[in-house]
Formats: sequence, structure tokens, C-alpha cells
Amino acid sequence: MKGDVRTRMSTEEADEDKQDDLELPFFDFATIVNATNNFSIENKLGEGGFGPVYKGIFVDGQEIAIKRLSQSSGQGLKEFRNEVILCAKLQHRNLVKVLGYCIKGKEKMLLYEYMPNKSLDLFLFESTQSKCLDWPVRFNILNAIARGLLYLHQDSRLRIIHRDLKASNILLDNDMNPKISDFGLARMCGSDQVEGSTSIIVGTHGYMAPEYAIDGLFSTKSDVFSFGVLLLEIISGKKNKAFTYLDNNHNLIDHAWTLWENGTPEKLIDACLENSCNIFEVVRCIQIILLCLQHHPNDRPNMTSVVVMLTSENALPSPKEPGFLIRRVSDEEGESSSNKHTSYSINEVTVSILNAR
Ligand SMILES: Nc1ncnc2c1ncn2[C@@H]1O[C@H](COP(=O)(O)OP(=O)(O)OP(=O)(O)O)[C@@H](O)[C@H]1O
Repeated sequence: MKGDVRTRMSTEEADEDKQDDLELPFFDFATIVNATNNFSIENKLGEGGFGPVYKGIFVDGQEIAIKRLSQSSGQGLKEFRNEVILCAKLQHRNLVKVLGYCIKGKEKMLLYEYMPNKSLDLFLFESTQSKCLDWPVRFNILNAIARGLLYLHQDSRLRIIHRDLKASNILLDNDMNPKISDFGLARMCGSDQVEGSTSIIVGTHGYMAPEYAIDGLFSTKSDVFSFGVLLLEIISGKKNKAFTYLDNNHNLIDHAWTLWENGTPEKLIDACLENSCNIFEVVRCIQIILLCLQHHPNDRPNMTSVVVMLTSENALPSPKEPGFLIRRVSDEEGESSSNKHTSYSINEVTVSILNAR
């Protein structure tokens, strides 16, 4: 890496914070302060559950994004190290590249490649982005996400379950190529292990598979469910969690299933795609989505099959009913942030199961 100057320790104190077993370059705090104009508000790109993200520019002109973990985020050194360790071992054109890290006292930061078009959610859901992404762009995005996820599940040195796949974790480069980001919640599993369980459910409402939201069981197939939700949002231009139709008990997954059963899946398609979409391709994608959203993990395809289905014209199986939908009571009462991480013990959570058929 060309940044020897940047990684050089400026103080003895910085040396103390360097974690020698982390395989990523260490950047000293002064370098980052300089690159972000002392974390100025003008440099702020956004804010997630773990803290603000800033744009930075190194003295040689290289642009970077810096995630500064807020001390109240709940992400401790353990999760931080988890993300750093995972990121160091992962390399794929559809995963965001992590350039290094910085720890100074209680400050913990991750440095990423800068993605000029920020995140997919801004294009799909924000009214400020007036430009409609046309179908070829969306189709490229969803195919590329599928390949990134396939790499995580099967082709990387490790087998990774992401656990927080969603539109705001898909970053877009200059040419609108997507890269999956945010590995803070990801879990490694051994070559034979395909699932795990936890009593602490972390993830994002609207994207969690039922077996994960209810029983804390996560697997590559719970990621496949989240991928299905993400695709549904890409095709409809609507946010699953925010979508309501006729009554509050009818969300986007339910709506998609109803349209499918009625033989009118094309009604799901984002209205602004009217002139750019290939209707057969989109309806095929909707069928793939519904296969990914099936209630039982074993019924869902793995990512190898999904990639094949997206790129071939082979006949597809018929989907069974989608998974249960979960909401916390506080959501129904109108939680202010629609995009917050949930982190709660399943014993404490009050869930209402919608569409329990
Ligand atoms: N590498 C990057 N390049 C450009 N913008 C980025 C980059 N990483 C993050 N951002 C911007 O910062 C915002 C916050 O990102 P972050 O990953 O912290 O949270 P999030 O995914 O939006 O939410 P959550 O933490 O709940 O998952 C993103 O939505 C995106 O707009």
C-alpha cells in the first residue's frame, strides 16, 4: 500500500493501541484527523447504528470513508475486532474493501474505500434522489449482490453469514457497481457448519428471516431470506418495513405473494421502470425472490442456485408461502428511526406474528 507515511506511528501512545494480530494496516489518529478536516460536518457522509461515517482525503489525494464507532453504539472491541479480522481475509469485487483501522484510547475507526454513490437505499427510497435507476442498472446490481453473497457463503477462505444484508449496506461505486459492506455482525462458520444460534438477535427489522427473528437461528439460508427482501425492494422501489397496503397487516412480502397468487406479479414493479424493463426478466426475478422468502430454510435455494437462476432461462420451481413477518410492538407505535439496529434478547421481545397461516 502506498501509505507508509500514513501508517507510521507518530507517538508511543499510538503504538499501544495497535493490535498486532489484526492483519490490516494500522493508521494513526493524527492522519485521520487531518484527512477528515477534524471530523468536520461537511465531511460527514451519513450515520448508522454504530456511529457516523466521514469522507476523508489523504495528502496524496486518495479518497476514503471512515466509520467512527460512537462510544454509545454498543459495538465494543470484540465486534470491532470481528469486523477487522473478517475484512482482512475477504476480497471480492462485490465486497467493499477495508483499507485499515485505527484505535486510539476509546476511539475505534475503520477505513474503507470511498464509494462515491453512497448506498442503494438512497436511490431506491429517498425522494431527494429524483433519478430512477433503470432496469439494466438494477439487474446488474442484484446480480452483483448475488455474486458477492455467494462468495461469502461458499467461495471465500472462510464461510461467512452476513446477518445484516439490507439496502443501506449495499454501497455503489462511480459506475453504480454494488459492494456489500458492514461485517460487524457477520459470523464465520466452519466448512461443515452451516448455521448457528444466539439469544441476542441482531439485525434489522424487515430483513430478518423468521427462524432468526423468532428462535435466533441463523444460517446462510437466513441471509438468503434477507437477500429476497432486498431484491423485492430493488424491483418495487418500496421499503419492506415502511410499506403498508390497505391495512397495516399487509406488508410488502405479503403483497408480493398475493399478487403472485392472483397472477399479477407485474403490479409489483416500480412504476418508473415502465419504459426500461424487460417484463419477462422482472417476473422471473419475482419468482426467484419468492423462492428466497419461503418460510422453511430448507426450501430456500442456496446462493449458487440463485446465481444460476438469475443468469439462465431454466424453468424455476414454484414458490411456497413466504415466511412469517415479525414486528416489535414498539414499531407499530411508530419508532422514530426506521433503520435502527435491533439488539435484544428473544425472551424480552414482544412479537406479533403477521400472516400466520
Ligand atoms: N465506504 C463508503 N463510502 C461512501 N459512503 C459510505 C461508505 N460507508 C458508509 N457510507 C454512508 O454512510 C451511511 C452510514 O453507513 P453505516 O454502514 O454506518 O450505517 P447503515 O448501514 O446506514 O446503518 P446500520 O448501521 O444500521 O446498518 C451509509 O448509508 C452510506 O450512505
